[in-house]
Amino acid sequence: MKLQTNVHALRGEIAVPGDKSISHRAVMFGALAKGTTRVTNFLTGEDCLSTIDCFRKMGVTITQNGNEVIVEGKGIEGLKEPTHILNVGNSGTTTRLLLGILAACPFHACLIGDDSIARRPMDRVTKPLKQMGARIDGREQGRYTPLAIRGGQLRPMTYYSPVASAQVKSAILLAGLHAEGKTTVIEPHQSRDHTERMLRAFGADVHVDGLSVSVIGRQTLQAIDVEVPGDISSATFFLVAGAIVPNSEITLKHVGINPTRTGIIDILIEMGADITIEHVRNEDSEPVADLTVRTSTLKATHIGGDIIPRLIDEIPIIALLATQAEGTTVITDASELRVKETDRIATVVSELRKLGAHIEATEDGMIIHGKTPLHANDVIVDSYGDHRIGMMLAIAACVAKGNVTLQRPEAIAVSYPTFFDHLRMLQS
Ligand SMILES: O=C(O)C1=C[C@@H](OP(=O)(O)O)[C@@H](O)[C@H](O)C1
Ligand SMILES: C=C(OP(=O)(O)O)C(=O)O
Repeated sequence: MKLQTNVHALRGEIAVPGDKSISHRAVMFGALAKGTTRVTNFLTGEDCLSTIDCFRKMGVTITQNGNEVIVEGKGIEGLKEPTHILNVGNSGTTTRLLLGILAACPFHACLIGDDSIARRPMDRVTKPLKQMGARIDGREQGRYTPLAIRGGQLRPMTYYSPVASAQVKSAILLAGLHAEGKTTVIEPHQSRDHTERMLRAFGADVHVDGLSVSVIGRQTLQAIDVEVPGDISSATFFLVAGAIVPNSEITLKHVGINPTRTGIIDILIEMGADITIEHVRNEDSEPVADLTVRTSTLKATHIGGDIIPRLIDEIPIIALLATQAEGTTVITDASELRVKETDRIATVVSELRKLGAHIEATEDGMIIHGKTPLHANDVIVDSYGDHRIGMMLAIAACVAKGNVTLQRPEAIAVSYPTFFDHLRMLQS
């Protein structure tokens, strides 16, 4: 696909699609709850459609009409042994949270995903779930898909997670919700807390004490209506575009600003971006706001430590932002990037270098020297099948001169199917 280069301005107002993390959870918790859950502004990205497909294969009636999804929950005991393999597609969240649920189900299920999923470590959840009593096998002792699981009676556990991962935390809490007694997860740093917030909204008792989260088992969830806020991770592509493309002013309506996700806003402000946050309001259990960004003069910064889980999915596009900032930006403590849809340290560095960026990979991050004009003399860049790399490259092209072709642009539909429509709208 030929990308638009040398864009003169991006102006206007858009509503980015619903949050991916919250959309997955709304379907999963709706399936576990008693009663009918109605989800609005659901993200119809491929990852969330994989979640719907897996629960349908376990006998849950789910009706999808555009961005509205109705889930007929019958409780965990209402899930049926799937006749077919559950295909998680490209989605790490589906795989890991689903394993937490299946750990408590007294039946057999097989999980498979795409080539990217087959490379991502699943033992971070299969090991603790096996300790709780689930029987799981898979490639390399259950480290990789394909995975086979037979769940059942679970023991509660206290788990000190070696990684700050909401997927690990959520998988264990979901298993713990169906174990006899109290299950606690303690994280090294705070990861996104959508599971804790939404479980409470579904009527569960969840106890949070600093970095420790506990649930008592055998609780029943009650169906609710969920209005999904706009995804701040999707919004970030346009926050960065607005800051680096000349003559720009972009307003993003109804974006989720849960504090466990807003590391990107802190970094944009620290780097000097002209950003305003308006109409802050609480909807259901998640805060939302309208965000406006204008073309900005940017300076470098250091990004590491506690902030990393608060912006983990935004680092590819932050790397692009740093190429347009004065000075050297250093990103550390981000080795988790190596086990995402691609090794995002390697793919960001190789593709941005093709456009003339001065960027180096380190073991756990990147070093970016700015400010560098990007050029694109018949350059071919590749998403490597990673949606966030594809979108980052499309925004990079906006500030590059010349011709850029993006290979595998279809990956973008995983989290933002209307991305190119929105980019076009802002140019007209
Ligand atoms: O729980 C979630 O919805 C997610 C958690 C994060 O992954 P980790 O839990 O692996 O950090 C994030 O990168 C992913 O996009 C979505
Ligand atoms: C890492 C991501 O998602 P997942 O882990 O669900 O595949 C992402 O969306 O950037």
